[in-house]
Amino acid sequence: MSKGTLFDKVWDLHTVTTLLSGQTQLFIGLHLIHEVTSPQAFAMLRDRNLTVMFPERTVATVDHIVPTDSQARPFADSLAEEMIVALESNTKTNDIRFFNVGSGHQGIVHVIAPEQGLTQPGMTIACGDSHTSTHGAFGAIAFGIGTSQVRDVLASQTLSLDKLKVRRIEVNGTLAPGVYAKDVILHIIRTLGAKGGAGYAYEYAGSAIEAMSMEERMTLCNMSIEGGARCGYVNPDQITYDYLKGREFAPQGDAFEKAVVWWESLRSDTDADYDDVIVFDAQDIAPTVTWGISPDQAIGVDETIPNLASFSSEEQALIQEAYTYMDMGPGQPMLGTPIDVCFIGSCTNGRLSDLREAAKVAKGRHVASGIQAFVVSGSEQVKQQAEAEGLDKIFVEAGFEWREPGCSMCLAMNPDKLQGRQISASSSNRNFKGRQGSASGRTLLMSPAMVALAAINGQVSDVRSLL
Ligand SMILES: CC(C)[C@H](C(=O)O)[C@@H](O)C(=O)O
Ligand code: SF4
Repeated sequence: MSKGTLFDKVWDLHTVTTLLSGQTQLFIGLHLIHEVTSPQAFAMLRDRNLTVMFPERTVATVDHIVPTDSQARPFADSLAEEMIVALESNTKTNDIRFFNVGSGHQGIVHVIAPEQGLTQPGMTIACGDSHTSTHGAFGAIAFGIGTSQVRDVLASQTLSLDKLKVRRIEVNGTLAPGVYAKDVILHIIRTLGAKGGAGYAYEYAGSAIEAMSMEERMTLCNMSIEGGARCGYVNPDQITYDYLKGREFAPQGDAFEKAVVWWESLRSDTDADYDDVIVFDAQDIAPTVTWGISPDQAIGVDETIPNLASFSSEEQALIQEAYTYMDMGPGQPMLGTPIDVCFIGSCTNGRLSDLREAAKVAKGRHVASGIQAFVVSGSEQVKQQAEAEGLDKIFVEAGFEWREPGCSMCLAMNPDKLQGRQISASSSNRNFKGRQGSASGRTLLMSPAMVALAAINGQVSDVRSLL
C-alpha cells in the first residue's frame, strides 16, 4: 500500500478512471437513500429506461417526513404519505432493501447505517443528504450528493468528482468535564468558519479524537459539512473495530479479522502529506452554543455575543443580519437567554450516548413551566435500547415528550415545528433562518446535555454548573 492519507488511499482504490474533464469516476461502495431526494432520481431512471445497477449496494430508510407522535398509516399529512408510498414502490420494484417504519431498523439514515454495521472503514459512501459526512467516523469517505447524482449512482454505482484536498485537524489533550464532541465541532467551525473547509476533506486526529467513542466521532464528522468540508473522517482504530464486531452487516468470524488487517492498512501513514494542518488544544474548548443564523456564529456559553468590529468586512453583513434576525446584539450574554422549545435528537445527537447524557441532567429534575421539550431517538434501535435502560421513564417523569424516531424538529419536514418567533435549544446541526418549521423561528445549537439543562431552567445554562 502506498504512503499517503486514508483519503488518498480510499480514493485511489475506488477510482474507475480519470475522465476527460479531469474528474475522477469513483465507484461507490454503499448508496444510502431516503424519501426526500430519491423519488426524482428513480423517475429519471424510468424516463431513460435504466435499471439500478447494484441494488444490493443500495439501502433505503424513511426519516425526514415521519411523524413522531402517531405513525399509523396513512400518515395524517398526505404529502408525507405520498413520499413514503413512492419509496415503498421504488424499493420494491428495484429490489432494494428498505428499512420501513416498524421494521425495527428504521431511523435517520446516518444513524441506522452505522448501527447495523453497513458503514465500514475504507468504503466510499454516498447519500442524497448533506450529513452523509457522518459515516467518515469509521474511516469511510462519505459524501452528500444531489438528486441528479443519486440518479447517477443508482444507474452506474459511480460518481464523477473532483478530488479534494486534505486538512488534518488535530485536537490534543483531554476535554474538560461537560465538554462534548458537539462542542468540539462547534469550536472548530467557529474558528475555521462555515465555509472554511471548502475544497477539503477534514481528517480529525489527535489524542482527544482518539479517545472518543464511535458515537462521539459520528457527531464530529456529521458537522464537517457545516464547516464547509465535503467530508470528514477519523482513521479507524480498535474503538472502530470493537464497535463494528458482531453488527448485522459487518463481516463475521474469520472475515472480520481479515477485514481488520485490511482496514489497518488504510490508515493515514505517519509521514503522509497534508494540504493543511491545524492544531487545537482540547482544554481551550468550552460548552459551546450558537447565537446566530450560521453554525460558525458560536461562542463559549459563558461568553458574550461578539462585536461587529471583531469580524472582517466581508462577514459583517451576515453578522448584522444575525443580530437582527435573532433579536440579539453585541455584548449580550448567552447565559440566561430564555428559550421556548427544547429538541434532543437528529443525526448529530440522537444516539444512545446522547440520550444517556441528557437523561443524567433530566433525572430527578423537571422541565420549566411553559417549555415544550422533545426527545426524539435517531432510530428504532436507539429508542428500544433507551427504553431497555429506562431512559424514557426518566425523561417522561421530568416532563419531556418521548417521541417516535425520525429527523423531527431538526428540519421540521414533519409536524414537529416551532411556532412564530419561538427560540429552541436544539441538539441538531443547523441554525439557519426558519430551519425548524417557523419562518421566523430561532435555533440555538448545543450539546444534548446543554439542551436538557436549558429545558430544566427555561434558559440557556452552563452544564458545568452541575459538576
Ligand atoms: C432533506 C435533505 C436533502 C437535507 C440535506 O441534504 O441535508 C436535510 O437532511 C437537511 O439536514 O437539511
Ligand atoms: S436529522 Fe436533520 S440533519 Fe440529519 S438528515 Fe435529518 S434533517 Fe438532515
